[in-house]
Amino acid sequence: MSATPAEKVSVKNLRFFYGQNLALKGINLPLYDRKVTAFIGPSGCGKSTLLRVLNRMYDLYPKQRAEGEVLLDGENILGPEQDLNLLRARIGMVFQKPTPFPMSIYENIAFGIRLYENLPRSEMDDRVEAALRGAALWDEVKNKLGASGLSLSGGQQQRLCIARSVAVKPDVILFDEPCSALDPISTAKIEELIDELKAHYTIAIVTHNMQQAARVSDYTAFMYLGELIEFDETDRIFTAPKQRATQDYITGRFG
Ligand SMILES: Nc1ncnc2c1ncn2[C@@H]1O[C@H](COP(=O)(O)OP(=O)(O)OP(=O)(O)O)[C@@H](O)[C@H]1O
Repeated sequence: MSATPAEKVSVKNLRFFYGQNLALKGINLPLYDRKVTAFIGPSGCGKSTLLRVLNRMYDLYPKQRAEGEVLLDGENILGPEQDLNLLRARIGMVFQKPTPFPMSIYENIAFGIRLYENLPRSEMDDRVEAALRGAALWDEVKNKLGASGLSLSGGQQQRLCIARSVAVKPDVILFDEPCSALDPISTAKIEELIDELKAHYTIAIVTHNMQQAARVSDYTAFMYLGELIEFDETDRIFTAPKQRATQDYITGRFG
């Protein structure tokens, strides 16, 4: 077995509340640097909640709160002094349904960059191209950058959203069931892309699809009823899980 990589993100004793409802019951978990970690588990186990804590999406909702720590390069991002705009540039999120802005393909990318940087046009052009190349979309859109992002196919729209994340040079990209609205060919493209992206970024992906978790991830976290039941290298989770519940879930006996 190779040496354990560095921890880019460390989740420590994380508890999460929706009002009185405790949805995460003390989670401890690493996201290893430039590796893909899959979160799996039956509906309602807390996968999406955990992902949403990692870039503080819950801050939009007054009754939701987190306790514990999420360290990004050793610094707790749950602290009140954390700048949320900066955090969301460092930890990007790609949602289940592609969510391009109702503007041109070019502007979809440039818009996010302008929030953080003031670039001359030629540099902006380069950044937009690099982001689209990084999301394996450049060749399909290079001759229609002025067309609406909404005119693309679902799979292309999802890659546009990935390009939008990549454009602001994040450290971590979170994927919340990124392929569930896509056909098999688009799904294969996104999976391939995730494999390429991990050369540069630390990645977490929530998926209901066991084959997808097995294909794309290096590590897998199995969650159940708000608890982390098992975390290990993906190969081990799928061939020799330590917990009975993990075994039952991956073999389709529940969930
Ligand atoms: N906005 C909310 N208000 C109150 N409770 C919520 C809210 N969102 C989620 N929960 C509860 O938190 C728990 C975890 O939900 P979460 O959506 O994180 O699960 P999940 O594993 O992502 O499920 P799924 O696979 O169905 O998306 C569930 O018990 C759910 O009912």
